[in-house]
Amino acid sequence: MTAATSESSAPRTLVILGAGGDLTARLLLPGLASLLASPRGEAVRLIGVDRSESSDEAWRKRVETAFSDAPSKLAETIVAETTYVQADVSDPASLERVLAAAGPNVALYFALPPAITLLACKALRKLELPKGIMLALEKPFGTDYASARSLNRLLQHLVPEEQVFRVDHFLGKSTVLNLLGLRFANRIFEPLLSADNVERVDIVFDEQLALEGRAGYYDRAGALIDMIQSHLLLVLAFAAMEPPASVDAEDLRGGMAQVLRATRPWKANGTESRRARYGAGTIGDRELPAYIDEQGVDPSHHTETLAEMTLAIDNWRWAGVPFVLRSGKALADTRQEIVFTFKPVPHLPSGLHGMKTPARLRIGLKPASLDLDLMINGEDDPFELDPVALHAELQAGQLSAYGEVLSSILEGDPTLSVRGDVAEQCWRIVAPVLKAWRKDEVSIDTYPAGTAGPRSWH
Ligand SMILES: O=P(O)(O)OC[C@H]1O[C@@H](O)[C@H](O)[C@@H](O)[C@@H]1O
Repeated sequence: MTAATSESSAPRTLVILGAGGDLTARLLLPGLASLLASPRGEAVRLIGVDRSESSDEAWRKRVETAFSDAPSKLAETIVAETTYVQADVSDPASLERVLAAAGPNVALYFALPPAITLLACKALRKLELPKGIMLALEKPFGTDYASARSLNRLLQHLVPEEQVFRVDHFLGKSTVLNLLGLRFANRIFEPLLSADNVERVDIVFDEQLALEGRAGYYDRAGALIDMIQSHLLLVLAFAAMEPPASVDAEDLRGGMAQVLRATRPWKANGTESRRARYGAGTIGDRELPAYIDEQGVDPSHHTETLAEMTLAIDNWRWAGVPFVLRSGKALADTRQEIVFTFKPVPHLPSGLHGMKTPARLRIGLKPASLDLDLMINGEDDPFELDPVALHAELQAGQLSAYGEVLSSILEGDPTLSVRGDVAEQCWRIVAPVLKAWRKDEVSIDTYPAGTAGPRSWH
């Protein structure tokens, strides 16, 4: 990847707005620690910003704790030097103080709820921003197509597109990035991945995790927005895009945008979709209450915890092939994979019998794995077919997904950032489904936590 030239050779200053929040402690700081401890780690300055009163000392302690799993010399330096600024990020004067403390070559990371991020961006419009400043925004990027568009317009007034980093940590997952190497560096798969040979594609992200105290956010988002609108559509883009000329920011993101522009719900009215919500149940030794009884949940929101939608891609390569995207919480198993299911052979020689399962290429997102499910001649009766799986366990990337994302932000390289038009396309694609669900045109099923989903779905 090519790094955009930074405006100064001084180390980048990473300013985390929302330093006291959960995201900072759980994902950003550990991600930064994993980057610093890796051979790709470079000196960086860190400033924590939040509205509550605190001290450099208390902030350093937080950073030190979050860094403890991946110690390094660089991490030690950051802990010793990092500072805390108390500021209301919706106030231009406060943000001006923050920028003055940061100096040149700064990346502002908005680890904030979307409404506050919007206020902070509006406040930034009133200021002269340092040249080359990177703005990193967490998902959800807007709340629908229209709000994503207006947020994009606001950002255009602040900095050029290549300095906006719309974070989707799935683009930092080594297993998602593996799709590029697998598809475009091996002649044996790519010619097969098209409507001529593929019957359907499934992108599944089932979790055992439940609400985990995130009602404030999740109860308004639900599984469709939380996972499909953001993460899984980007995975679809990598799985279905045309081979790009290069994997630089322009070509890769252009390829993603092109395939997403051709993507739509299988039925225009969004009813080729399913939704469900977990009831009380048990996962391992955890007893879970029904979703609607979880703390902070408002049953009148009708939030789904399991969502599935079928998509069509209107282009030469994929016309007529259903892409089924599904994600859910509190399920029996963690199943996270992309599955290409191949069509039957045009003619099975008579005398060969026992064809049970179609050929499948399965790419595991977690754990990282690769499987090719095939039928071959059996051991006992050589004319009786038996299923066989070629299985490879892959090395997970050295960096966590957040480490990868932070590395790109600090290098000023937007390749792994969701481009503005791509974020808008993702909202456009799910809009008919959201509308159908709001109008109750698709009923909401239930499943006991710890099961494989509603019985009627199997
Ligand atoms: O498995 P990972 O990398 O934590 O990603 C899944 C998570 O991604 C987050 O973006 C979602 O908000 C969570 O609900 C989900 O659990």
